[in-house]
Parts: sequence; structure tokens; C-alpha cells
Amino acid sequence: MMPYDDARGERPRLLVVANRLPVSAKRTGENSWSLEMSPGGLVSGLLGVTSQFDTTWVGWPGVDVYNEVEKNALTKSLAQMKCIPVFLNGVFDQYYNGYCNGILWPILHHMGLPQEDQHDTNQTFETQYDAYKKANRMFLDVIIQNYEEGDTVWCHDYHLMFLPQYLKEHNNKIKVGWFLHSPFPSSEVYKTLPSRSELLRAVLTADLLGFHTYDFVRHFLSTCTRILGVEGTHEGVVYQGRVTRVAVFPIGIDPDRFIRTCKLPEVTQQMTELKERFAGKKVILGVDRLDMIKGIPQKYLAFEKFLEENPYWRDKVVLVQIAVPTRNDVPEYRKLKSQVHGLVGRINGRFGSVSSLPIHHLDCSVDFNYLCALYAIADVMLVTSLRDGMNLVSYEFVACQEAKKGVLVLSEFAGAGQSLGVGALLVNPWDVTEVSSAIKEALNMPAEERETRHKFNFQYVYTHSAKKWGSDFMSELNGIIAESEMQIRNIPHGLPQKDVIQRYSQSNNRLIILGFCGTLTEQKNSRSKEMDLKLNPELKGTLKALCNDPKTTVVVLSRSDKNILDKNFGGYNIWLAAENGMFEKHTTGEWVKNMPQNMNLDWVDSVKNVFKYFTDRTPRSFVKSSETSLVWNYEYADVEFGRAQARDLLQYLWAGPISNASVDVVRGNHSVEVHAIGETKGAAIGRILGEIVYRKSMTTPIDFVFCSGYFLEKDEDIYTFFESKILSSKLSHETRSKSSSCNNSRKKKKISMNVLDLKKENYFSAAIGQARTKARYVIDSSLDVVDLLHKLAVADTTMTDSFSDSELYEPRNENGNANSKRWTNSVRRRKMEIGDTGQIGM
Ligand SMILES: O=P(O)(O)OC[C@H]1O[C@H](O[C@H]2O[C@H](CO)[C@@H](O)[C@H](O)[C@H]2O)[C@H](O)[C@@H](O)[C@@H]1O
Ligand SMILES: O=c1ccn([C@@H]2O[C@H](COP(=O)(O)OP(=O)(O)O)[C@@H](O)[C@H]2O)c(=O)[nH]1
Repeated sequence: MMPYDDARGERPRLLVVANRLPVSAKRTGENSWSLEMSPGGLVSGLLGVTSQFDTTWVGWPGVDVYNEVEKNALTKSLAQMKCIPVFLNGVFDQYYNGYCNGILWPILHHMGLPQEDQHDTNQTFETQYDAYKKANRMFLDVIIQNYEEGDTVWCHDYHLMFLPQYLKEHNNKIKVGWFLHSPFPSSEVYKTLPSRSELLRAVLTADLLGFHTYDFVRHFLSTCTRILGVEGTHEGVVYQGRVTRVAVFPIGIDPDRFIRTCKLPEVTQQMTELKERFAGKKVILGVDRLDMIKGIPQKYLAFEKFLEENPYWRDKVVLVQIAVPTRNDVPEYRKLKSQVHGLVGRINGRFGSVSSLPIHHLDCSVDFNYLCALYAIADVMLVTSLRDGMNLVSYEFVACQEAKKGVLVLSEFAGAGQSLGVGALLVNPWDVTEVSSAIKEALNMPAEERETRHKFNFQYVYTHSAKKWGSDFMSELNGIIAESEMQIRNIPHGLPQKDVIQRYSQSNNRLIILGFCGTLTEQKNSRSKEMDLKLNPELKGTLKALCNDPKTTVVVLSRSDKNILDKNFGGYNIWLAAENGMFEKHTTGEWVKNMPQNMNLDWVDSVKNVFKYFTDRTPRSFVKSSETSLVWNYEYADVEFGRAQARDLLQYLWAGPISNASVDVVRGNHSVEVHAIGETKGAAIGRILGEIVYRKSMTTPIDFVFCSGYFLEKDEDIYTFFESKILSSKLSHETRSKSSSCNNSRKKKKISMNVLDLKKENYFSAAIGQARTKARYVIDSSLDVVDLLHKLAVADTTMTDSFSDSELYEPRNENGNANSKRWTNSVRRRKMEIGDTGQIGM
């Protein structure tokens, strides 16, 4: 991947948006502030990136400020550091302490939702969630004030999951990336979050989503599949017709900064002092925010066990733990502090003496130079996170150990466990015995092995810097934007609804062809387990009006079987084509079989057996059968299990029942369908059309077609069917001339007429929710079809009054010249009656 560079040769503008600014303000007096470095790995990581870009930070300044004069003063001081404050007055507590750190943080780290005071919790959850959304909007407002066209907005972390959505709603052209610094949990844990779907949908609006490790990406993709039902691929998530790219970008540090700092005289002096202070003892170091995810109690328990079992080491080792204060206003963190203090007291009481204590626990942060000195003199670094996004402390230790080559004991549940796994001693922090043994192994490790392990770690830390992380993320983001701009040029346009309505109202013989499933069916909510498809109740009146309009013919062309179509459309004056046109009827008549007589259905029984075998073994899957097809459906089963079963099922089918059969196999999103070969919607429509013209005794050619559905790729030939008729200008149809191949018994009758007089601008094909399609237009969802049908149903009454001649078309007179007068239906009808060829009739 090429490092990102701006085409103008300037550093590209980047707005980094995170909950925290890299500095936090502390009030030092009236209207005066001191700015201190903010704690945590997000800030350290991002500081390593910013030099490549013209970066401005947007974030919370660390304090609530209500007075305008004070706000201005602080804003000015921060501006010198290219920081823009978002004052979260009034929402901060509920947003940060409540929703972010009381709800999201435990869920993301597999710790579950708080269980106490259920009743109160329900109430606070709502308030906190509202505050969370409000805070995200406050970030949006500040970004909008500072955004310049072409800027990239990089949103960080779980605090800002709604921000990508708000940004895109505001301006869809803004380049938006989102990176999660914490882990992403297994879907089983994430599922418990009450606002799970909204949050997922909101982040999926970003152009690029980044995670530290492949495991977190895997969890995220599978969560999207299970909760939203969308498909996760190696490229990302296919959501609302577009792919949101999801990828791994492991964060790093700025290693040179640590290496340089370790060489500063002030730091080497501190190192000397520390060595003297701990002379004759090995130093084990821990550096963590005092957070339950860091596993500090587990670390102390393991150290206690080590001292218990290794009396030799009792006066020869010391554990120095820097416990950086964090999130003090969240009750769980306060509890943790007293729990940890209790453990330190117990262990120091058991193994300490008047002159020495085994644990040096510091409830404070330390300055950067001193931290580097500690990293450099430590013999062992002990990281026991129960779960951690990355854990930069372990990288920083490695960077400072050029001379000493100490040992890193690292939790396998930290992101760093995956990157530094070769050089570190990996442990399960819950297994106190294992950690205790690792401490012993580290303290006794021969120099040669330490050197080899250090080399591995150092090599990784040095090459995977924060700079590389930032530049990789930005290159990918810019690559995606360029790619999607190219794709957008090839994507069909959205359906021009106004144009459809106007042309419909001006036509004399209109044909509407609609799919059923996913087009006219009611929207299912996540709880709905109904297997049978139902017509959207909102459409009932509209459909009736359309079907009863003498100038309109409505056809429902579906994969569904006859019974389902009968059940849903029995009361309408409508044409139905079941099983992709194998059967057709007008609702007043009987089903007519259009199946070739010699169609081979020998495969049906053996396929049924295979389907039954898999249905028995896949809970909540089921089989649907019709005369010419069998479908194994697993939409209500566990999605991933269903997919795995579908793969196996296909192998079974190919190995036996269908190896020589004339069948098509269609793998749907949640189904496998086997049907007799040859029937597609495109192949069926010509025949059905002929039948309609014949049965309706049509004398006026069809001059308007609207065709829309949620069709499989193979059925998209329905859209191209009409394209070819436009090209040849007319379809001279010989109905029934081929009926010898069909087993219906009706009298053959040859009709020669111009069934279609379809002009390009009167043909509207529209695929629902598909970015790649053969249709001319795309429609976002079936709701838009419903909306359009409502409007068509009343179009004749509203359109003549509401559109002016010039609005959408330029009317032509009968000589083909522009006509300034209104082009009325009667003129049009007369034109059709005369016909371009002069031949209409049977
Ligand atoms: O801002 P705070 O609430 O005080 O918390 C500090 C930061 O903690 C989290 O850091 C994470 O980011 C690191 C860098 O990617 C990663 O190494 C670590 O594993 C994470 O825990 C949090 O995600 C940040 O937003 C906070 O700023
Ligand atoms: O007194 C201290 C000790 C550590 N750190 C920094 O805090 C960050 C901790 O990041 P990590 O990824 O390990 O975990 P996080 O705290 O972000 O969860 C590291 O960059 C440390 O240098 C700090 O700012 N002050």
C-alpha cells in the first residue's frame, strides 16, 4: 500500500475526532487553565500519526465550562495546539460515565451489562442512551463549523458510533472513517445490548471501519450478519446496496520517541537512581489504567501464588505497579480501587518486611521521562489484561529495552498478544497458576533466549509504528473513495418517480409487472417468524384501484407457488404467474400450465431426501416445494450454521441427485433452490404477455411498462426482455403459435398485432436494493415501490392538473415536431388507433 499523499503536494487535511483531546484542561484560576497530556493509548497512538497530515483534533477538553468568556479563553489556548473543544455541558455524565463506560465498555470487553437495580437501570439506560446520541450530535455541530470540502473525518472509538451516520446525513460526500480502539465482542455478548441494531447501522454508514485484530473484525462481521441479517465478506459488509469496507489496522507507537527519551541524560539519571533503589532485586513492572479490563487483581493473585511457591524469590523480586487513575465517577471503578488496595495490603502484609515490600502500588500517573526510565530498568513486564484492544504499554516496554532485553509476559486476550505473540510469554490471565509459572520462567530466562525473543518483539514494534497505522488507514480510506466514485458512475440512477407518474398518466395502455417476495410483501420485523408470505396490507386499496383501471394491466410474476399467489391476490383483477411463469392465470380463471410436456422431474424425490436430511439437522430450517421446484430455507436458523450446512448440502446434491439432472440450482441469501431447468422470468414474460393480449382482447398496444422486483440475477432477463422490444420498436407477437410445446388445451389462435409500442422514455425497469443490475434504475427498498404504486393509483386524477407541458418532456405533434400545446390523452389515443404500421387487431 502506498503511503497516502495529497495530490497538491500539501499535507492533506484531517479532522481527528475522539472523545478526548490529547490534552485535558485543568482550571488553575479564574479564566486560566493548564493543559495536561490526556491518559490512555488512543492519545499516544494518534500523536504518532498526526505529523503526516494537517491534523486538527476535535474532542472534549476534559472540563465542563458554562461561562462564554471562559469558553472563549479555553478555545483560544487549545487552538494553539490545533485542538477544537466540544463542550459537552449537561450531557457528559450520562454520556461518558453512563452510556460509554457503564454500558458499552463492559459489553465490548465481554463483561456483560450491569445487573444491579434492574428497575432503575432500565430508566437510566434510556437517559444515558439519549445523552449518548445528543453528545454525538454535539460533536457533529463542531465538525460542521470547521469542515472544509475535501477534509477527511476520522472518528475514533465507541464513544462516537452515531457520528458517521450524522456526518453522512449532513453531507454524503464527507469522507468518513471510524476506528475502534477497544475489542469488538462475540455476537453472543453484543446481542445483549438493547440498542444493538441502531449502533451497528450507524457505524456501517462510514466508508471504512478499522479494528486492531482479525478476531475483532471476525466478531464484527458475524454480529452484523446475525443482528442485521447482512452479508459479511472478506471486503466488508454489504449494507443497503453498498459495501462498507471493514479491515484490520493494528495500532503502533512512535518507537523513536521512546528510544530517544531513554538516551536523555535526565532519564539515564533516573534509571541509575531506580537501579540503586532496587539493587539486588529483579523488577517486575505493571503499567495500567486502574480498569477492570486490565486484570490487576488477577495479576496480584498470580504474584502472591508465585511468592507462596517460590520462597527463594521472596526478597529478590519487587512488583512495581503504576495504576493510572481513570473514570473515577463510574461506581465500578471506585469498587475496583478498594478491592485492589485490599489485595496489596494482604500480600505486602504476608511477604513484606520492615525494610522491603514485594508490591509497590502507585495510584497515580507518572511523567513520560520517568515512565521510560521504569520501562528501561524493568526485568519483566507483566500485562494481564482480561481483554484489551491493543495494549500499547507492552510496545512501549519493548521499545525501551534495547539494552536490557527483558521479558514480556503478555495476556493472550490483549490485541498485542497477536502481534507480539512470538517474542512474549503468552498467558491466560484467569489462570493464576499459569501466570505464576510464567513469572518464574521470565525471571529465570537465560540471556540468549531473552535476546532472541526481544529481537522478534522489537522488529515488530519498530516496523508497525503509529505512523504506519495512520498512513495505512488513510490510504485505504482514500482508495475506497476513489473506487466508489468510479463505481457510482456505473451504478444505475435512482428511479425518477415524478417522471414515471407523468408518463404513466399520459399513456393509454399500461403494463405493470411486479415481483412478489420482497416487493409487495409486508415488512417483517425481527420477531416475525411467519413462514408464509403476505401482501403488504398498506397496498390493498392501491392495488385494487390499479387493477380495476381499464387502462392498466397488473402482473405479479413470482417464484412463489400457486397457493400463495391465490391466497394473496384472489380478490383482485390481476394476472398471476407462479413458479417463475410455469403457471399463469387471470384471477377470474384457472391456472394454466405452461410447463413443457416432457419436463423431467425424476430428480424431485432424491432432492427431497437430501433436503429432509439437512432440515432434520438444522434447527429452524424448512423445505418449501412446488410442482417444479424445491427450496431449502434457513432464514430463521443460525445464519453461520445455515451457511455451513448449505455448503455441505450442495456437495451432497452435486454428488448424487442432480449430477445428471436438467435442473438449475440457485443459492439465495438464506436458501438453496433446485428447479426444473429453463424457466426464468424473462423467458416467461413474452408468453404471458401474449396470453394477456389474447384474453383481454387488447386493441391498443401497450405504451408504458413499469417492471420492478427484488429478483435473482438469473431472473433479471425480465428487464432486458423489454429493452430488446424497444430496440426493434415493436413486438409482433404470435400468441399460441408455440402452444404445441405447452400442455394447455385451449384452442390455438394466431394473433398478429403490435402488442407493444414502447418508447424508450416510457419504459421503467427498477431493481430493488441492488447496486449491480440489468435494470435501468434502482429503488432503495420495497417501501419506495409501495409509495410509487400509491401515487400511480391516483395519477390520472392528479397529474393532468399538476404538471406543465415543459416539465418533463417536450411534446411533439403528429409530424414529430415540438408542440407547444398540451399533449392530451385523446390525441395520443387517436395516434395509437391509427398506429404506426396501420395494423392493430386480431
Ligand atoms: O479516555 P479514557 O476514558 O480515560 O480512557 C483512555 C482510553 O482507553 C481506551 O484505550 C484503548 O486504546 C488503545 C489504543 O488503541 C488500546 O491500546 C487500548 O487497548 C484501548 O483500551 C479507550 O479505547 C480510549 O478511547 C480511551 O481514550
Ligand atoms: O502514567 C502513565 C502511564 C501510562 N500512560 C500511557 O497510557 C497509555 C496506555 O495505553 P494502552 O494501550 O496500554 O491502554 P489504555 O489505557 O489505552 O486502555 C500508554 O501509551 C502509556 O504510555 C500514561 O499516559 N500515563
